[in-house]
Amino acid sequence: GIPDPPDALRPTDVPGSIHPSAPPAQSTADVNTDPAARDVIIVGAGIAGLRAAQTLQQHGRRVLVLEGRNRIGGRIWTDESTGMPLDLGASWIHGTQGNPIATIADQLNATLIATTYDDVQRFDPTGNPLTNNLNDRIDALLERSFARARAHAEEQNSDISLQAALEAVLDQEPLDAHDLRLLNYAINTVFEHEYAADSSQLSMRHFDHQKELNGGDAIFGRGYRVIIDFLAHNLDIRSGHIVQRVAYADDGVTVVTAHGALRAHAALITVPLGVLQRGGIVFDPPLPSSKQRAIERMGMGLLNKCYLIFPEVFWGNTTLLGYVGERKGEWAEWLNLNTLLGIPVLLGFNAATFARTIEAQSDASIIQSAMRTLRIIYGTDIPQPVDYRMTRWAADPFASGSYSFLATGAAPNDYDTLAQPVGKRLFFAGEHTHRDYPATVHGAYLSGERAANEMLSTNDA
Ligand SMILES: Cc1cc2nc3c(=O)[nH]c(=O)nc-3n(C[C@H](O)[C@H](O)[C@H](O)COP(=O)(O)OP(=O)(O)OC[C@H]3O[C@@H](n4cnc5c(N)ncnc54)[C@H](O)[C@@H]3O)c2cc1C
Repeated sequence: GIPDPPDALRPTDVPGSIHPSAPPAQSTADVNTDPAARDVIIVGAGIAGLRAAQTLQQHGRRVLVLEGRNRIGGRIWTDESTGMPLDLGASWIHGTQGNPIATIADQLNATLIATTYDDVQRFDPTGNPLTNNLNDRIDALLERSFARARAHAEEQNSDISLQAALEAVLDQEPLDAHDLRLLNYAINTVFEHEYAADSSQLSMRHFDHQKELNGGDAIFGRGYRVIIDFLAHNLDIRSGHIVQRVAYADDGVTVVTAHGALRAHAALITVPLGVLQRGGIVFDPPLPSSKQRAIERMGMGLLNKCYLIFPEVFWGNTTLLGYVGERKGEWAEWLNLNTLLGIPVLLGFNAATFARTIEAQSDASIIQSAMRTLRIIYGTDIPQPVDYRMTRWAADPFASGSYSFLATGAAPNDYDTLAQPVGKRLFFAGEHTHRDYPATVHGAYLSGERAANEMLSTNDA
């Protein structure tokens, strides 16, 4: 028999089950004669899985999507329980030009709000706004140190981390404590937040290899979930179905959940890299060692969000607030949702090690820590938040992190290895399988489309 999943693997985040679980499916019959058998079982109802399912269904394939959580969307998750659409996963369309997500948003008449990262006000450790000179100095320090670090890394025989390269450069040309703090702030907000990893983890050779779309970035006025709802329309999705095991052979696949085993011609695995890394699904036979090694080499980063909802707005109008504090990465970046959405909400971001440390604490102490920073900037008489929403993406067993990055020693080729089908029946998609646009919604979406086309071009699936 199949043992019950441990408690940690039970679905936890439950803002309403969108697609209630169907009755247990028992079929283990032959895939060719069993009328209940599907052409394709897709594991994961994130954007990659949903786009693949939609594409396959449009081509007449019988598709079943199995989702472990009691909600769909994966790392796209709009929480509306406060009455405001708060995106706990992805917020931005990164580059609206030629972006399939922007195309769907346009079709749906969804409100998009353009954002710019230049509109930022920064504060020093005592809460004073930085002068223009100091703001310029941050940019200059970053530009110079980064260019020299890159040059240094290129002279090495093997890959080193961004931090190791920076330290080598700073050894030759030391900065005083003040400049070092400015540089650390820039490294944190420019690189560590974007790649969700410490500079000591990022591959200096490759970490920023990905391509970027033009057209500027935008967020959704009513939340990212419009995209998910559109893609999920008319699909057969079973939520609360945690896939434990996938057996594959030349004649089909068997996908096992606590509800039973299901047969299909082929399976598409879209679970996050973090889930693959911790062996969240057992593959039978085990995945080829080339794929296993790529899974291990690649990094799974962490970016957490903390929404603080206030009774009134006590901050200014700039889109972003920066805190250039003494401790690198500590509540260094805030998004002003009053300016963007007209709601009295500040969104704090934390990445990598600081995010991991914070994640382990109670909600109350996380809020206390955030408020300490805001009080330094805005004074001790600012109001307490009336409500909040915060994420713990590392502890979430259906994500085990936020998104993939190229760790020291990994290379862009690893994305291709993760994308490769295994045999004729087992396929892979997800943000971590898109070489050009990893760690994004559009990359995940395009990876689902690619996997669906791979399946359609083999006669069996
Ligand atoms: C905090 C945060 C901020 C982000 N910001 C942005 C942004 O602004 N712009 C942007 O473009 N991207 C952003 N991203 C990245 C983007 O959200 C992801 O790249 C994208 O949503 C990934 O989609 P996916 O389908 O590959 O994976 P997922 O959405 O994670 O889908 C995988 C699905 O598999 C399910 N699953 C896992 N294990 C099992 C199992 N054993 N059985 C069954 N189902 C299982 C999961 O529950 C999930 O629904 C952000 C991500 C995070 C976490």
